[in-house]
Amino acid sequence: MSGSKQMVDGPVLATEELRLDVGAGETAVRILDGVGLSCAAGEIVGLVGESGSGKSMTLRTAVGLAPKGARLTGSVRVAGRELVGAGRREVLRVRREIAAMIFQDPRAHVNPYQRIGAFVADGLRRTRGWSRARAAQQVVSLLDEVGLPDPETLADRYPHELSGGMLQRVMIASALSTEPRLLLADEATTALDVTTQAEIMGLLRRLREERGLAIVFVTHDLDLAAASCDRIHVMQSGVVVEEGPALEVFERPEHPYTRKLLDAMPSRLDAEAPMPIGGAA
Ligand SMILES: Nc1ncnc2c1ncn2[C@@H]1O[C@H](COP(=O)(O)OP(=O)(O)OP(=O)(O)O)[C@@H](O)[C@H]1O
Repeated sequence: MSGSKQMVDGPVLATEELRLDVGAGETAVRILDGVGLSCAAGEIVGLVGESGSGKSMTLRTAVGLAPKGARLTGSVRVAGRELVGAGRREVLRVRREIAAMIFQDPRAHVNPYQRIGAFVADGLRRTRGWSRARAAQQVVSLLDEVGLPDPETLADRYPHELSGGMLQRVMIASALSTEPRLLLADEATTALDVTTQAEIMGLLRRLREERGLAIVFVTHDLDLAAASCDRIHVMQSGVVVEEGPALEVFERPEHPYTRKLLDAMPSRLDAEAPMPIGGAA
């Protein structure tokens, strides 16, 4: 990790009383209604809640990607820098130096005609002004770091030649190219099969360990969040209604909404189903 970045005490991401409104007059809608969330270096924080509860919008707001014309109040601090009310230059600096984001569908974020190596090199060339040759070397090291086999050959391939899991690793390599301290993962494993999902989670856990990354992980999958996250924030209608260590929240949920979400988990429903005759002991 680069030693040149100013380290700050406290969480890498902290939002307080974050409110976000879109539209005007009678069509005005409050999307975030006082979100309080934090994520420290070396921590994986899960953000769970039903569809439309504001999980993605919270992440997007943390990198200055709120919808155009949206009104934002409260506080979003990334590595100590306040983004609410910040100018474009400050927001771009945060995106270039501190925070990176990965998404559910990597194919929607690559150029199908650009080789993998050139795609990952883009960040390095743009943010550091590195030469093509120097960036290419670093790309191989990044592809290797995210567990892709034969990175030199892989750098010459096109996106359609890679599986979804491999492409998500490429996206992570690209996100790491600017040496971020905060990684925002929006449903980054949702489109993958269970085995690949577990492998990507294993990679994220290793990266938070080795790089001290702060990771906020948005997911619908409560089992995955319980197994992989240190802390959980539960969102409902633009508000974080419950927050705590993952196992505690899952074993002793306090908020009725969390209990409702947990009761609807397929794994819990299965647990209550009668055991078939001759089933596992
Ligand atoms: N660009 C936008 N302009 C206006 N409203 C938006 C915009 N994007 C999202 N919304 C609304 O904001 C609310 C929160 O959306 P958000 O995508 O953050 O939810 P989510 O919890 O991530 O849901 P999902 O799990 O389905 O992605 C939703 O009601 C959505 O319709």
